[in-house]
Amino acid sequence: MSEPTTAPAAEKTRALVLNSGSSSLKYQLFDMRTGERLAQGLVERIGEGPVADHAQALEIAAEELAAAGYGLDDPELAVIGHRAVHGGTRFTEPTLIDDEVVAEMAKLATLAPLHNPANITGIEVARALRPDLPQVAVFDTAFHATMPEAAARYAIDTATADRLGIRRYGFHGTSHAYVARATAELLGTPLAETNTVVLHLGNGASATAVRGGRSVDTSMGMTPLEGLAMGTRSGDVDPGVLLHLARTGGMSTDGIDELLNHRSGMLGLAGANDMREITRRAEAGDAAARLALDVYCLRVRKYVGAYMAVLGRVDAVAFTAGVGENSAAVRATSLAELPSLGIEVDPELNAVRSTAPRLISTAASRVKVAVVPTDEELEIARQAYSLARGPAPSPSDIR
Ligand SMILES: Nc1ncnc2c1ncn2[C@@H]1O[C@H](COP(=O)(O)OP(=O)(O)O)[C@@H](O)[C@H]1O
Ligand SMILES: CC(=O)OP(=O)(O)O
Ligand SMILES: [Mg+2]
Repeated sequence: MSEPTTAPAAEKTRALVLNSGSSSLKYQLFDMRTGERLAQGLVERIGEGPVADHAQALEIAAEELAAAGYGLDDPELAVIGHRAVHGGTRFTEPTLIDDEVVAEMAKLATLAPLHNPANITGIEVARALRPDLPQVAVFDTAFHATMPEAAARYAIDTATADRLGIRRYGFHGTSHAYVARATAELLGTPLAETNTVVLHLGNGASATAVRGGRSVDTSMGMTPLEGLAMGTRSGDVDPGVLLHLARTGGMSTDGIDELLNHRSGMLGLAGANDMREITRRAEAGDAAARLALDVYCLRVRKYVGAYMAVLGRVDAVAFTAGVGENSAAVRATSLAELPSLGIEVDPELNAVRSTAPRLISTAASRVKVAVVPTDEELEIARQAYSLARGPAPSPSDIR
């Protein structure tokens, strides 16, 4: 890697975002001044074949960026932003990364073993390649730091909980924050006066009650396992089930972890974790797929009802992420026949395929129902850039 040529700091306007998942690396490069998305890509199946680890994945990403005309040695690069999943109680704001921050994130890996180690590898490789650049971690948990203590506490012995860091942290916060703001823009109401139930339905899935732009409750807890039923994760189960699996099922701690995180959810119920396949099979009459879809949608519906009660007044329910943005069937089933709650989905609007934020409720629906594509990378770029370089353009300026 050649030495970056020196440009005056004030003129550097590019932000690179790295989202290192457990088995993938997503990257996007933005020009924060013009709002242009300059390059993006995805390196998948890390650890399974030709891509041995995250270090190699980042090399591939760097080659792809260079081929697109933007090397990692790009002198216009102002900042690298990293998605970081678990920030514990320590990291509640975008954070400039140094050795001490990385060490603290490594300690938090016990709370997010699927996610934090991958984040850290991405960070270390990027720091080795560009030690001259500010690098910023943007935490999934940060947005939920405003949750009232009653929402963050489990009703277990306080001393035990405090000793082991057992509390509800919540995840997907970058997405929930972005979508809550974009929903207020769509409604044309000030964020501070808008109450929204955000449903982030992707591989992982979570619901958040957002009051005036602040998270007041969320469905994921100490780890990204609580709450909604997901592709391979169970979401809520009676904790007694875990005891039964150990005592009567003879399962080890790792075995239970593997069952609940990797062999449950849609995969456990119907043998597939992709909602496209589940929906197709359910429509073709497959009973297991139908049941899986019903479990998924009933759980979403229960959280919507719960968060309407938490918020008192709700202006909008917003669907986002892979399933939420694309599955009309999940949206329709989850919110079917709720006129008593003031929710009425318009079947024709719901069927429209689009990548734009849009309303899918009837004109009479008291609570608006919206589909709002999320953009975690853009939100990370904005937060990283404003921490490193000052105010970034607003998201609606960036395409
Ligand atoms: N047209 C579609 N209909 C239903 N589900 C879809 C569709 N397109 C994508 N999905 C679902 O979206 C999921 C991925 O969501 P995404 O938000 O990209 O996840 P992540 O960012 O967590 O990897 C896939 O598992 C797939 O089930
Ligand atoms: C926190 C979490 O569940 O993230 P993902 O949906 O990317 O797995
Ligand atoms: Mg995601």
